[in-house]
Amino acid sequence: MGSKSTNPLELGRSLPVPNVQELAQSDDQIPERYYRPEADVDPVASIDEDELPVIDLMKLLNPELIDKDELFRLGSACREWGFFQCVPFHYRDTLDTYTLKIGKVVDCLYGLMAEDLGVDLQDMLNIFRDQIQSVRINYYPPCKQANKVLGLSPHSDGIALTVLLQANDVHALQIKKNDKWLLVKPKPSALIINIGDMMEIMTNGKYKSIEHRAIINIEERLSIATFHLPSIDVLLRPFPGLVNSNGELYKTISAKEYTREYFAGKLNGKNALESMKLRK
Ligand SMILES: O=C(O)CCC(=O)C(=O)O
Ligand SMILES: [Fe+2]
Repeated sequence: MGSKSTNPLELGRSLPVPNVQELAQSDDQIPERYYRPEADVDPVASIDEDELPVIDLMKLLNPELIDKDELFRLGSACREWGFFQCVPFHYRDTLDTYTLKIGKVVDCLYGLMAEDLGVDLQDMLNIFRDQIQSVRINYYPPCKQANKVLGLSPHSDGIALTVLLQANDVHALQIKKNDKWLLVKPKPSALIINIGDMMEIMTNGKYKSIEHRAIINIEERLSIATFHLPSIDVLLRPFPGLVNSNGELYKTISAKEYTREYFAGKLNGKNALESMKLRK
């Protein structure tokens, strides 16, 4: 199972915006679109380095020696948090080598998830055989009025699995858990992995695609998000065995159509995924 670096850009992409480095340097008014009046109202709790589940990949890489406790922790992280940290990881590569390695980590995670879910490994591998990988480098400029502006609007990721690397030590990622915003402070050597909408659909809601956002700081911040999704013609529907008496929870839709729908709307919470729900 390999990762293709085809970017399905023809289906949609993030909004182009004016150069934020220039904006941050000028003393001009902050443009309207970046204001986030809710910022001062939303309470945000800060969680410790270890509170966001930490998964030790070393304990899971050898298929013959999988640590069952660690696999269980991975499964509960996907069900209860939709976000977790993977250690150890050391970032010293070029972008090409990095994305190649990340593709391998992700392939390995699919296998582990199949085991956790009780899904046939071959079914999982077939879905991701020609998977697409795309990369977004997020630059958040330093801002003197950091608490008044928006970094990245609340959203869930419209793909299957995201791997996020914080390239510097500024904390700004917030995730929504039980209706509360939590500020994530990853371990220095960790990758952050999160479940995306497509995985939520394919697991019939067992794994959760969690709403998250990024705030702005007085210091600049850089993050690298690597997104993974099945090839665009794959139909997104629950794996056999994951549909219980409640039936299928989401419409069946191709990865292509879902990507189109996702980018057609404004980045707004879990809107795109909500519109796929068969019962509201
Ligand atoms: O910069 C971050 O921490 C979040 C990035 C993100 O959520 C995304 O690129 O989808
Ligand atoms: Fe995201």
